[in-house]
Amino acid sequence: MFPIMIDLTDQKIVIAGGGPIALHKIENLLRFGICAHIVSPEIHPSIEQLAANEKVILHRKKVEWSDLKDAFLIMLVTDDKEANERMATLAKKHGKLVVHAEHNDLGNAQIPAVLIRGKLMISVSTGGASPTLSKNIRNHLEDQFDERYEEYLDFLYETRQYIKKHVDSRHERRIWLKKAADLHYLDHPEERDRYIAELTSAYPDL
Ligand SMILES: C[C@@]1(CC(=O)O)c2cc3[nH]c(cc4nc(cc5[nH]c(cc(n2)[C@H]1CCC(=O)O)[C@@](C)(CC(=O)O)[C@@H]5CCC(=O)O)C(CC(=O)O)=C4CCC(=O)O)c(CCC(=O)O)c3CC(=O)O
Ligand SMILES: NC(=O)C1=CN([C@@H]2O[C@H](COP(=O)(O)OP(=O)(O)OC[C@H]3O[C@@H](n4cnc5c(N)ncnc54)[C@H](O)[C@@H]3O)[C@@H](O)[C@H]2O)C=CC1
Repeated sequence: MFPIMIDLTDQKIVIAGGGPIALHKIENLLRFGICAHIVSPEIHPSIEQLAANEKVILHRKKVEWSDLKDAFLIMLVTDDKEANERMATLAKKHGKLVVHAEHNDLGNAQIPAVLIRGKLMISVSTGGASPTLSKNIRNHLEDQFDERYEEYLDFLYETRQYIKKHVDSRHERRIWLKKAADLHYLDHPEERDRYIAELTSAYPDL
């Protein structure tokens, strides 16, 4: 398994199945502002509610290849083993990303447990060995990587943009970028201000 971050903006995401597990996957996608297509004859009441609020698009039918052929990412969460397996085989053959919720080796992608602090994202995966352990490790990391990281990451992002724009020497850029990553800036916003003052005086924004 290769870890990668993917921008799903404007990509078609299809979930086959409309039960509690589909609901969980939908809620996770919604955290990232992603509206998925749901293909399923029966639909969980909470998914109906989300559809009424235009958070998902419903297709009340059994899944067929035509529902998936233009999707970028497919999640197979029906309780129909045969359909899950057939769609997974076709989807992989066509080079799609496929999460098979029951037998992960029939798919080629898995969803990790995630901790989000602004621009910081920590993903935990056990490669299907124990999703509960992934969740527990993520919960354990919540205290260490607390809300302080949100502002700190904004500082890192903004200074990085400034440095890339104004510091031409690669060597100098590295010095500034590495310095900003020093964790003492996490707890000392006044030190961040000093860093910005030094940076902008060494490299004024003309
Ligand atoms: C392979 C994978 C494919 C995929 O991506 O779906 C998969 C597969 C399966 N999950 C099952 C069960 C459970 N899954 C959870 C929870 C989560 N499952 C997630 C991911 C993954 N689950 C992928 C591997 C990720 C990894 O290994 O790290 C998380 C991390 C992310 C997310 O889905 O959002 C999310 C927590 C997120 C959070 O809390 O933030 C819980 C716990 C709970 O719900 O409290 C249970 C019950 C207890 C247990 O089994 O541990 C079963 C058994 C079904 C059965 O009973 O037969 C299968 C099938 C199999 O065994 O392969
Ligand atoms: N990855 C994960 O985190 C987990 C995965 N699972 C697996 O996820 C699957 C679904 O679990 P639940 O939502 O609890 O099941 P469920 O039985 O409550 O719901 C199944 C849904 O699939 C739909 N469906 C059935 N045949 C279909 C078809 N041919 N085409 C489209 N939709 C179809 C049904 O209408 C229903 O909405 C199970 O196979 C289970 O083993 C279970 C727990 C966790």
